[in-house]
Amino acid sequence: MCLWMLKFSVTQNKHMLPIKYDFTSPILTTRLERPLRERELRECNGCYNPNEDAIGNKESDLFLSEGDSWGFTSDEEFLEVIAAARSFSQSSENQDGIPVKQRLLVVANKLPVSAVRKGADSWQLEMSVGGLVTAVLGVKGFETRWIGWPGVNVSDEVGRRALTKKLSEKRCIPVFLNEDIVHQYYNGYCNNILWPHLHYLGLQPEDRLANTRCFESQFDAYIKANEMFAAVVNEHYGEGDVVWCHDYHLMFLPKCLKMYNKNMKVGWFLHTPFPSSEIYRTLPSRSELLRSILAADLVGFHTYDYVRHFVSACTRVLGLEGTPEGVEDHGKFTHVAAFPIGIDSNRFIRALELPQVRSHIKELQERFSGRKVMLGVDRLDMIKGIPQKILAFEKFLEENPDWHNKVVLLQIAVPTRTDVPEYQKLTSQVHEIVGRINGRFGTLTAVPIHHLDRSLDFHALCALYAVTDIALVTSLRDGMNLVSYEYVACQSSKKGVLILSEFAGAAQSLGAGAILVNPWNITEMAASIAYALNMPADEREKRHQHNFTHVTTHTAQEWAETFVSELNHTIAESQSTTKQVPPLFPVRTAIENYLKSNNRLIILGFNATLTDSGDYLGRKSDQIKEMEFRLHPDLKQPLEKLCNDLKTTVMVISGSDRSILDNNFRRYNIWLAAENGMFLRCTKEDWVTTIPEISNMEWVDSVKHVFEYFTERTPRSHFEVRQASLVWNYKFADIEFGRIQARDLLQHLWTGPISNANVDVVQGGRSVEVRAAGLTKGAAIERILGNIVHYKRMKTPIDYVLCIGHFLGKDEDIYKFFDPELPPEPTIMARAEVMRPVKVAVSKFAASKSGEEAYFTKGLRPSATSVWQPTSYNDSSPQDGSSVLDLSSENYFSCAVSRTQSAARYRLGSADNVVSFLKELAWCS
Ligand SMILES: O=P(O)(O)OC[C@H]1O[C@H](O[C@H]2O[C@H](CO)[C@@H](O)[C@H](O)[C@H]2O)[C@H](O)[C@@H](O)[C@@H]1O
Ligand SMILES: O=c1ccn([C@@H]2O[C@H](COP(=O)(O)OP(=O)(O)O)[C@@H](O)[C@H]2O)c(=O)[nH]1
Repeated sequence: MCLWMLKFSVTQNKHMLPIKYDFTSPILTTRLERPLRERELRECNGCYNPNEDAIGNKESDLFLSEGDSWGFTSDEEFLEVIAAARSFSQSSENQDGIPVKQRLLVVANKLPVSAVRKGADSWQLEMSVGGLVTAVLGVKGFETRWIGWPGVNVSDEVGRRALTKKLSEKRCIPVFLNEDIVHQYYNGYCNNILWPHLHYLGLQPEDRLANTRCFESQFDAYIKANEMFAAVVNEHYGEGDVVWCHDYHLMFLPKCLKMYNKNMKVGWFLHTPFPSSEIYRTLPSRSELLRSILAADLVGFHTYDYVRHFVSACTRVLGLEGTPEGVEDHGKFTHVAAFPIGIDSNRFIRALELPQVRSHIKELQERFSGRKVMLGVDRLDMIKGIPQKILAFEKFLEENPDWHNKVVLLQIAVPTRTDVPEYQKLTSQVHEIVGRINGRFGTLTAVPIHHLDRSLDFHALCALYAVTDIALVTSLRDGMNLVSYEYVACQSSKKGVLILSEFAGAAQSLGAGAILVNPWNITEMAASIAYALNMPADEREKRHQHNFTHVTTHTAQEWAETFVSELNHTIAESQSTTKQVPPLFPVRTAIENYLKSNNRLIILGFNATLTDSGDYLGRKSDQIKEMEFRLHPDLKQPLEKLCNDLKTTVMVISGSDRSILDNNFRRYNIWLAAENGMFLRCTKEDWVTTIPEISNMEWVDSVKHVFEYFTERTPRSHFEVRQASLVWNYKFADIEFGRIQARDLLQHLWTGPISNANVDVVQGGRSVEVRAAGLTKGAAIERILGNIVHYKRMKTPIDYVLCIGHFLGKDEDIYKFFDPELPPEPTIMARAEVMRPVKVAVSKFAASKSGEEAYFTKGLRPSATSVWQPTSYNDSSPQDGSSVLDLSSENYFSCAVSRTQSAARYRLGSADNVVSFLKELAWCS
């Protein structure tokens, strides 16, 4: 079962089971239980009731300050908005016991106002139109500030100061962008590249001479603008605040914010669709943007499809591990989930009772009496499918002459992004089609299409929603589409029909009550219009009721509440899990203690520890992958220095075979342990076997057959046959297909060739390895150590051990082997009983601090068996009676690279960090 299916079935089961809540438990066990509990609590407290009438808490109303009616034309409407919003307060108390609300910094490209300059230091503010604005108007229960671009270029200081002051009255904080940035960032990268791309309209070829299509300079402006937003957020951020970034304009913001303060609580929500990874991956800046979004703590989308696409893009483009809950990137987990937006439904329902709306309704009823009215309300944007809608209406008229003069289409087309040439072209195209159809089907007294290139005020819009018989939403792609929700909210008496594009996010929630259409299929849309016009009243009633229930119970307030509460919870959760994550490697202490010690052992992994990340082209390419790992070029000198230090023994232990280690390390005076320690050499000597007793390798051929079978069927996969192991590797294959194949391969192995064989199967990030049983780095290390001590004729005990690697879980027993604070490791002892005295000695020794006595009486002692016998070094001086480890806890440094779940004491983020550390260590010594 794939992960997605798993999530789905779990969720379904949860729904089916009666859930009992423990109201005293601070963190509930599942992501489903918590929101349910919160909803239940709200209902218990009487503060969650979509139809409630009471007046809300004025303080909680975003952007409403004293005596301000916010562009609402009456006091009633002003009160409407206040009343509509109920606060689910997240308040805590200050020292005086006065409740303090959590501050919410909403960051969006545009402030919810447009500023009009009235004089050198005087400004007038007007409400903006748009889905995001409408929804965030519903955010209550927080001390909210909105940070964004005021929509005008203000180049003088006087003007900026005056506008900042004016905006502060509305709890808005401006980000001033200059004209050139706005052109390149907003018109260019946001609206000419990202917007069409996210809506599946594809990328136009780059034209470096036309500045509307020059990806690189526009992307630079995009980054610059995001950095400017980040600077303003940072300036206003206070500890405990929640920062909620919105939309495709600010994809780079989470990363910038975390660079200011890694503890900032950052959520990012996308209002548009997130396209399939096959589309997304054509975007030139695909990786940078994904990585930046992943810097957020919580990432939200309108629908589960968009979540799936995003996680899949992270997997396919960045090669990261995706789960149903989110994405892991180098140990950092980002939660990803669907949060479908809603509307403030009460605001619309109540508006219908207002006198001015009633008068609009009356006027419209008289104007269109005797005719059915269909309504379209869209920004004049190519994603809204306005030409398709009009052409479908034309086809309907063509096919249904009986309806001529009996039906009219009112299309409100709100001008938007008028500086972008594509939008200008669309306006002319729509006018041309409307003109043609009206010419074709109109009469001297009536036309079938009323097309308005303008926006309407709230009252006029509500009236239109209420009187029309059908709403036509034909978006080619649309994040959600709030117009469809608003229409449903206003249709209580008329029970009009909603024709809704299956490509709008709203189709996921209103799909059952609406008539879903494919806007590219004009014939189907024309038939749907006919069906809707002729729909019997009982069917209309049922469909409407279905949608009305959804719209009134999934409100904007609840959307915002859920997102912010999930963000708070995600952070609390990650704080509780970070405790289990090893702390960062203490570079300073490791170096200081190294310098103070007399006989040091440095054990290093190879792959993903000392290797080059292969980032040759930097931002210019995320494609070039190493065919074979190679030592990071920056390590050459430091490694040489460390290896030549008489007080230091350096060893590289790896799963790789001997030739790879030889190729990379033959020039150093170093110890190499290939195939997880099965083979050992000092570069001055030959390879020797440390575990000669592995003899039964009968399983190899059958495992090889399985690997061959899967290699043939998994393009770009390969396998390696080593002395005591076989590894099937799919790091170059399609990541998702590779994972599916790996699961299948494992099943084949378990049920077939290795079911009775004495082997271990080890699953790597992009590999499956079958090894002779018990062959781990931890199991090999004691013999290796014996060989080294013997060969070097060590007289001074090892008093410092540094063990750094990106090891598989099974191989992490090597960290435990040395750890003076850990009890004996049963698996290691089980592997080779001869090691028992060693482990006991080491762990006993841990109880004491270093010292001569401890060294001779409690240290590591050679046992009487083969472990201690050098396998090839012809040296007869035994170490009997002497110990080789004098390791105090503070001189032991085990460190996992790019892993957060590890048995190591510490962690480092990447091979690059290891390289920097080793450079510094070599330099200091
Ligand atoms: O301000 P504009 O550039 O004219 O654009 C207005 C908004 O359009 C987009 O809205 C999206 O958000 C809606 C609410 O979530 C959703 O229903 C709709 O499907 C989306 O298209 C845009 O994402 C916003 O940033 C703009 O402000
Ligand atoms: O003349 C108009 C037309 C539309 N709207 C509002 O614009 C928003 C459009 O949101 P939607 O999600 O449908 O699409 P978007 O424009 O955000 O892509 C809705 O809240 C409408 O009420 C408006 O206030 N006046």
